[in-house]
Amino acid sequence: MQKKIIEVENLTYTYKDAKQPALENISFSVKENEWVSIIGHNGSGKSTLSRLLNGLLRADEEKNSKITIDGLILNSTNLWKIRDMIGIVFQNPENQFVGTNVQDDVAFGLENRNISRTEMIKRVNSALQAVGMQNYKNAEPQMLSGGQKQRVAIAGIIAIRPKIIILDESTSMLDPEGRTSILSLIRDLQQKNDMTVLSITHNIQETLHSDQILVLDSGKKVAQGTPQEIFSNISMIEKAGLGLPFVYELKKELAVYGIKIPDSVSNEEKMVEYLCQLNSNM
Ligand SMILES: Nc1ncnc2c1ncn2[C@@H]1O[C@H](COP(=O)(O)OP(=O)(O)OP(=O)(O)O)[C@@H](O)[C@H]1O
Repeated sequence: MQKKIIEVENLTYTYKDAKQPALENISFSVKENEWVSIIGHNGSGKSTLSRLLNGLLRADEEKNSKITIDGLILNSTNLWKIRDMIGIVFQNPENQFVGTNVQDDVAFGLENRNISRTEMIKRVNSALQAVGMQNYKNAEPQMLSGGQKQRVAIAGIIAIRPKIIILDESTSMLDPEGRTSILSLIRDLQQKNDMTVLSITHNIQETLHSDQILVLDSGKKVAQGTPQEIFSNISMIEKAGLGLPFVYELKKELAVYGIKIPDSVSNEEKMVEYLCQLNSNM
């Protein structure tokens, strides 16, 4: 059985002077090596959750909130051990640069980690290669486009090889081709390195490849399940102010005409296969 790498119990967080908690009584767990997407409308609490998970924010004390990462309870004693296990890529790459050139920037996270110089160079080069930025090693970060900066930020995280990677809207700056290539790269790393991925995204289509989806609505968890379980619950999705992936939208429209597509048709490839089969049986 896969072990649980993230366990969140009764998580509640209220910003200073706020009337309402940004997150209220959230509980969920994530198994090692899973890809979990977190979706919810603007202000539903997604980024607050990612900041709580690596201790950038501290949960409300009186609510018995508890976060356990790889068996360690998140508290002041374990904070740095836990931070070492989690790499976060934020939405805005501008806030993530520390080096004066691209390779120094990618190497930054490896410093103070007891990694030899040779290993460091190897990791920086392979991370830059992985994100397609190997030709920009000596470039100044501020000379890069938004999408290129985001690739460098991702390379910095990949080089550390964290157990958990949190993508906080981190592909939203990229063009569709760049987004697909970065996501497939991270998926590849997830599968090869036993990495666990938490992906906060507004791109509903992208979540179809997740193992699990967590839906937040106004600071509360309203659902957690496989993409099929989540997107078959149309009223929950609509209530949470979210859209459906193309294939589920199509199923919903066809249902209006009495055409029922089986639950097993859960992505576009399966829809094409199903329609071809239907056509050949006619
Ligand atoms: N620094 C802050 N101080 C006070 N309130 C905040 C702060 N940051 C966020 N909030 C509030 O907390 C709630 C959750 O915000 P959060 O940024 O976690 O939402 P989100 O789901 O990530 O939104 P988005 O999709 O727009 O990025 C919102 O009501 C927001 O206004």
